[in-house]
Amino acid sequence: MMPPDTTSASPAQNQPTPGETAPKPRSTAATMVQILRWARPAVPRLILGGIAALGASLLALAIPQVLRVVVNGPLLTSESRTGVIQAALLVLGLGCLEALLAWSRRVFIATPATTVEHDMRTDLFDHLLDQPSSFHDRWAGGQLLQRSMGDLSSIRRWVAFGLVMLIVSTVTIVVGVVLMVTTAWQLGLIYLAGAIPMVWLGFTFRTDYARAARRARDQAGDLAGTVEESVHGIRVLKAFGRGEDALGDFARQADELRETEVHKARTLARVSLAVTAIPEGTLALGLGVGIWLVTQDALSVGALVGFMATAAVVNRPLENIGQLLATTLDARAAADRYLEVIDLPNAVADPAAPRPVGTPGPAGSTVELRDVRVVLGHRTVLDGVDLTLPAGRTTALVGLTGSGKSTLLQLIPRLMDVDEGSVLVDGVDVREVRRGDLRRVVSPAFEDPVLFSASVRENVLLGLEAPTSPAEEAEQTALMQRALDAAQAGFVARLPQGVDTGVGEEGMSLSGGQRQRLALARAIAAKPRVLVMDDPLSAVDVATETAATDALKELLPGTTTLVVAHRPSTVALADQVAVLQDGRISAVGTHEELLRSHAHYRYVISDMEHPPDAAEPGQDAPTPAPTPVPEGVGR
Ligand SMILES: Nc1ncnc2c1ncn2[C@@H]1O[C@H](COP(=O)(O)OP(=O)(O)OP(=O)(O)O)[C@@H](O)[C@H]1O
Repeated sequence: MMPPDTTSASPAQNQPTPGETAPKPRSTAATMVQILRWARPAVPRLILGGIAALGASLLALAIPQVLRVVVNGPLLTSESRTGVIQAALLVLGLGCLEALLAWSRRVFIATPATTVEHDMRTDLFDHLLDQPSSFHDRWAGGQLLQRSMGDLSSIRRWVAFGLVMLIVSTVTIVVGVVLMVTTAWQLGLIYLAGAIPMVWLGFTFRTDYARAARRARDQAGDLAGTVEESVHGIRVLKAFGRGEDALGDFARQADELRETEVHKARTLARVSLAVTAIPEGTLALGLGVGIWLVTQDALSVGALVGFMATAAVVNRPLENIGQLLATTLDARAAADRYLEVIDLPNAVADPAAPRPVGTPGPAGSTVELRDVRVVLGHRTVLDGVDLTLPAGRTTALVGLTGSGKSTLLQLIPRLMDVDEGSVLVDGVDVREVRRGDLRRVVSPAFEDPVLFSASVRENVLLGLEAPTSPAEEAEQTALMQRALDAAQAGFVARLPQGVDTGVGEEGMSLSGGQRQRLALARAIAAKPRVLVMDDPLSAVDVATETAATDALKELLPGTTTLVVAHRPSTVALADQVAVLQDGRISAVGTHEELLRSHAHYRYVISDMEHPPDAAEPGQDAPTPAPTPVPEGVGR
């Protein structure tokens, strides 16, 4: 029924990055077979549903045969009234059975279709959670949202209706046409002649509709992205009076989607017109020829009636075939988009044979970055970084904006991987341990704090397993309180329900500084051996930052800390400072040592105190000769 094709348009955005392979174009059948991976548990019910639907269609085809026998027998010969009544009762029985089977089809198929949708959605979400941050940098949120919602609904509709009905319709048409040919071969051939233009139309329809279906889904994803971005940035849009522009952009995108949908509807209308008009036309011709054949005694009246009644049954699935093809092509576009995401291998996966995390020394955990190289896009951001974070000490990382500090920080909890070199925690490469094990050891806190629409308690205790006993719960409550105190989050006590107060979506009911303190408390509550912080207290005053750092040392003695510093006060709190310059660590020492000996460091510090309009690495900054690293630290 479906001509083979290879229409698999790649989305305009979210192209694979270097090192990632582009998805291979697949035929519609091959794509849909991939989807059956999730339908396996549902196969028995799908088969039962298919049998019920097929039974209903074949019963519908049997009724004209009864008519043929009745007309040729009791009706024309007036042999017996009982024969007619029996035939009428048979037709009634067949009709009721057909209705019962149609009902069973829906009952059998409804559950598996929703199960397939549920499993595919859960698997996709799991896959998205598992992906590294580079994946989420690349994929637009709206596209992922659309793939996990609208696209999956389309696949469900296909599994629930399209798949079974396409098979049943095809079988009904084939069986019906065979019956028509055997009932009256001359009329059957006339009917079959109409199939030639229909196959050609089906072919052009498939190509045209498949492209439009893919375009519509991509445009719907872009539209979802625009809504998401605008709602997220609503304050900025309002503050800068850009609401009208945002509306204009949205209306333009919505209009493009509407045009694509109209194009789809017109394409479908054309094919629907053809699949209705051509069989009706051939039937009209067949009726004329049939009556002439009856008058010539070349055909019985019963055969003519049977032929026309069978044709009426066959015409029904034939008229629906356009809609079924459209449902299949819509689902195929949705399935392609789903598979593009779910089949992407995770570049930061767990090793096949994981090692246990390393054993910390008496002073705590040691972290080493050895000859680390990281390429982002086409830029080598880190190029030969060597840095040691001494056990139980705090290292501040400084560098100009865009020098790669956040990138370096993400390597330690393995939110991204090195392209070359290695990162070791207590002598073990982070790529050799399970990510879950590593992240129980390394805890991050970021400048842009991410909170979830849950209570303060749930946000702070996010890194801990749910308590299994009242004693454990009490222990976690005490730990949360200490973490909140250390993060200087005293404001929580003044919230309406204290730690049980909801923080709103993304913590938006709190101020920036309050959100940062909760995010820091969350990192502390995880009691990590290694704490990596990307300027986590940039939104609080210097006194609070000092109090938080002191409390941190007291609460987590022996924790090895790396903190990206954007202001001199943070640097002053560190045991040692590492300078990131031109993709590598150019010096490690104390704040005073570096101030004395390192011109670039002096420049970075003055840049922190008096930020220039724009300072890109290697442009405005002086590039002094590399300063020797004090012995015993770093490198
Ligand atoms: N996903 C990405 N794809 C391509 N380039 C990226 C990506 N993420 C970051 N970069 C680039 O990598 C460089 C380093 O970024 P990074 O965020 O690590 O700098 P940073 O030192 O932390 O900057 P800042 O001090 O402003 O926070 C920047 O030039 C940035 O534009």
